[in-house]
Amino acid sequence: MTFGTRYVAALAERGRLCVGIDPHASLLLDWGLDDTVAGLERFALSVVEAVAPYCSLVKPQSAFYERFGSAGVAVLERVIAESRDAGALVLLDVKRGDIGSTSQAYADAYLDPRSPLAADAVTVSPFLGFGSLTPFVDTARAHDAGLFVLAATSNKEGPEIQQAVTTDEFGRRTVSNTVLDHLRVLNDGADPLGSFGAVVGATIGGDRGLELAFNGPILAPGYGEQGGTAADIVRIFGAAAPHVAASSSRGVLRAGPDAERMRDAVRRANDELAGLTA
Ligand SMILES: O=c1ccn([C@@H]2O[C@H](COP(=O)(O)O)[C@@H](O)[C@H]2O)c(=O)[nH]1
Repeated sequence: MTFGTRYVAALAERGRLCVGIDPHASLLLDWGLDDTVAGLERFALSVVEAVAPYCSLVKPQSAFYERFGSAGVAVLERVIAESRDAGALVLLDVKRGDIGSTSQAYADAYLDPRSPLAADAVTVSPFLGFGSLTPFVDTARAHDAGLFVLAATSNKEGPEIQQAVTTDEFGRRTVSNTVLDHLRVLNDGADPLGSFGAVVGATIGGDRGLELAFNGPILAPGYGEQGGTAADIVRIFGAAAPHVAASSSRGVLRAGPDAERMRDAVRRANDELAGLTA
């Protein structure tokens, strides 16, 4: 079954919140844990046990595991495997992108089921040119996996690059809309939804003129801690709102280490996000 089909089913069954599993050093300390591999493991696997059976997607942020070297990456492998066993889709947030031949190695690492780091989907950066992502696209297709391509990120620095105007095969477009155009082509004809998604922050302001009818999933990070709200999701995404998974990491993790409090945070967010339309 394609990633797009699994995504639609997961959101319908378990709600529209994607829980970020980001073991910040400050959160480990707040939870009474040491900033060590043992603390990382306890934190991350407690989050998986508390929320992965109840939410549609989890999004571990690779950086927080990589900072502990190979032992941290081993914890990330367990987070991926145990979250999938609990029925959540795993979106690995690594924001990779390089020349094509190196992109192939990244794609094999994160999307080929023979890899211990294989996830359902991965975040990628198109800023070496969308064509440099072709190995990710082909590998995702081969393994029914998905991609989320950075289009309009949640941070305030994004517009200087993403709102730049470029002339390409689609005409005169912002960089964000060039990315969305490529996604529309990749997702053409897919039903109920294609597997090639976009990252569009739940915090972006103003009218960016984003063309969001690209028939793919949308990840909206910035919901919660960064200030994005359900009203922002309606404002930013309009008719595309039903395809949005809003992502929150610290907003859920601060409710820990109590498992029931974390699950409550997930329930409340899912209730708030249910049925959002323009
Ligand atoms: O545009 C983007 C893309 C990715 N992120 C990532 O999402 C989480 C946000 O964490 P919060 O604690 O909910 O703020 C983090 O892993 C970022 O790297 C993003 O924020 N914006």
